[in-house]
Amino acid sequence: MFKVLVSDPISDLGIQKLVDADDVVVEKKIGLSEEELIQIIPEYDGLLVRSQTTVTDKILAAGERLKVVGRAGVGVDNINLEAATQRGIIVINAPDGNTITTCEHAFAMMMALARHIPQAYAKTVSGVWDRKSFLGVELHHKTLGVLGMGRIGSEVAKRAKAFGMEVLGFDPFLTEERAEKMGITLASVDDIVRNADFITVHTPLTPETRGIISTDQFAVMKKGMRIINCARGGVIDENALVEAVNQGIVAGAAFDVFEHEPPQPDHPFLNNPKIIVTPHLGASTVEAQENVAIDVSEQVLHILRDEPFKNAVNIPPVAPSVMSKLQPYFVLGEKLGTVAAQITNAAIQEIVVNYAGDLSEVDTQPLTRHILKGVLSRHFGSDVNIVNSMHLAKARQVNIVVSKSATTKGFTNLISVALKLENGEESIVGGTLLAGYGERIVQINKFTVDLEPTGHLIYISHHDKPGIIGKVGTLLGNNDVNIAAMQVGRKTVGGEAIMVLSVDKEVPKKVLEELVQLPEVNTAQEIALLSK
Ligand SMILES: NC(=O)c1ccc[n+]([C@@H]2O[C@H](COP(=O)([O-])OP(=O)(O)OC[C@H]3O[C@@H](n4cnc5c(N)ncnc54)[C@H](O)[C@@H]3O)[C@@H](O)[C@H]2O)c1
Ligand SMILES: O=C(O)CC[C@@H](O)C(=O)O
Repeated sequence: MFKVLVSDPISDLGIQKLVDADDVVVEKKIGLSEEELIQIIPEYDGLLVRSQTTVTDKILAAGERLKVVGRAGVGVDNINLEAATQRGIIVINAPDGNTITTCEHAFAMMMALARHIPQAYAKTVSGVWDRKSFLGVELHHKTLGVLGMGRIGSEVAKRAKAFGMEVLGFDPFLTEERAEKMGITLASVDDIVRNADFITVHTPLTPETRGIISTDQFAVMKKGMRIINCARGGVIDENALVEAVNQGIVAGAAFDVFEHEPPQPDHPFLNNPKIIVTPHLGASTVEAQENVAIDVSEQVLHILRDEPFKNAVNIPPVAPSVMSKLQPYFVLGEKLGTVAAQITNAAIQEIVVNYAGDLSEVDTQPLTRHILKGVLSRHFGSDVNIVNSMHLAKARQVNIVVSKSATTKGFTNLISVALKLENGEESIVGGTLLAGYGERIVQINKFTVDLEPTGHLIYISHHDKPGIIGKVGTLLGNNDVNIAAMQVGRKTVGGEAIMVLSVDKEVPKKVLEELVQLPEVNTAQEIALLSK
């Protein structure tokens, strides 16, 4: 049974699927401190948050069973992603569910600014009928600058067009062609700050976007412009904004987000009549909260059940068409990695993966993560997974080289995993998926084999001498170990050789020790394959 903790207010309707699942227990505990979370997190396999819970390294470290942190929303800046990745915890978000809602909030803020709605409301309900102080401006024929033309920015631009605004857009990924299709003008940040009557920002907060609008930008803006931030506090520098408002450059500003949330009571935005604020309400509609909770719950369920999932933010995304091509190779890839790691005891300096045939044409990164997981599982056990396998390898200065080639030695697909070892040797395992027959290991070091990687394997390196196969068989038989299949590989008659035996049960250590006592045998070891 999996246990999932919901630590922020998340739509009940949205998490219904998780609640209804027979194999999941969902517990809601809202408003816990970091200390309280650290105390209880060891019981849980999944954690669901919005933006209130700060998921720190300490919380993640205490989450011994934690497989996934789900963020019901877009921004994951409240989750220590680096720490989650190191610990092999998948972080997912719900990137699409609150796009329209947040766009509508930004638009509502722009209209409220243009017509002084919050200020006029406050005065009217205080009993003052003041029709002179609130002369507004139309949006029609005004220029709107949109910084960040992703999901939300693009929706804002669409609505602005419908209001008869001219839209200037900037985004590192916005092309001339896409801008033209949307009926907007591709502009630089400088064009936008110099020419816009309204500016709205829709970027994440990154080192590059922090303060993208600051003193220098306000200095060249049109006098009387208006500005909106419904993205992240810090994208527009707060102090520079207050200064620009006081200088009369900015006629009005609307902020849904703050550098520190909630802001202190003496925050300069809170007593400035030209700055209107909301308490991070961008995504707060019934629809958006349901959407994001549904999305994130579905993915959490997939992750807990070891099923394919999407929207992971600490694993690169893969197109479904690519994923369906790679999926059948995941288990084989892990097995090749684990076998390669177990047939040597020397330290690994480099992992070289070669994909040939069908696999040379696709983005094989997800498969490489599985192979690395297999290699590292010998030493990291269940602490390694596909989220952290690459990170763990790199953190240990293990170089990873991936190559692709057309030569397949007659197979339609071929994966070769070569571990370059500290002692100058290599440990190489090659495998393929045979249509209709399944997984096969076809190469171990310099030997060609044909081995189905299932059950328990014994790997023996020995000298090719008459009678050795019989001796090994007898020794195993005497110890009640039944041989299901056997493969022998040698390069020259009487030279170095290997024997790989598939046996029906785990081999006691003492039997392996007895095998090494045979004069022809150099090494004998059991190879643990994956349970799947
Ligand atoms: N106020 C809220 O409640 C609320 C709700 C949802 C999203 N958000 C925030 O809104 C922001 C946008 O969300 P989204 O769903 O549109 O994300 P998105 O990823 O679809 O779009 C963000 C865009 O910003 C662009 N960008 C990155 N660096 C840039 C730069 N230096 N200059 C210009 N553009 C740059 C990216 O290329 C991307 O296209 C995020 O920060 C998100 O956290 C806030
Ligand atoms: O959970 C919220 O309400 C905030 C959501 C928003 O900031 C986001 O990034 O999705």
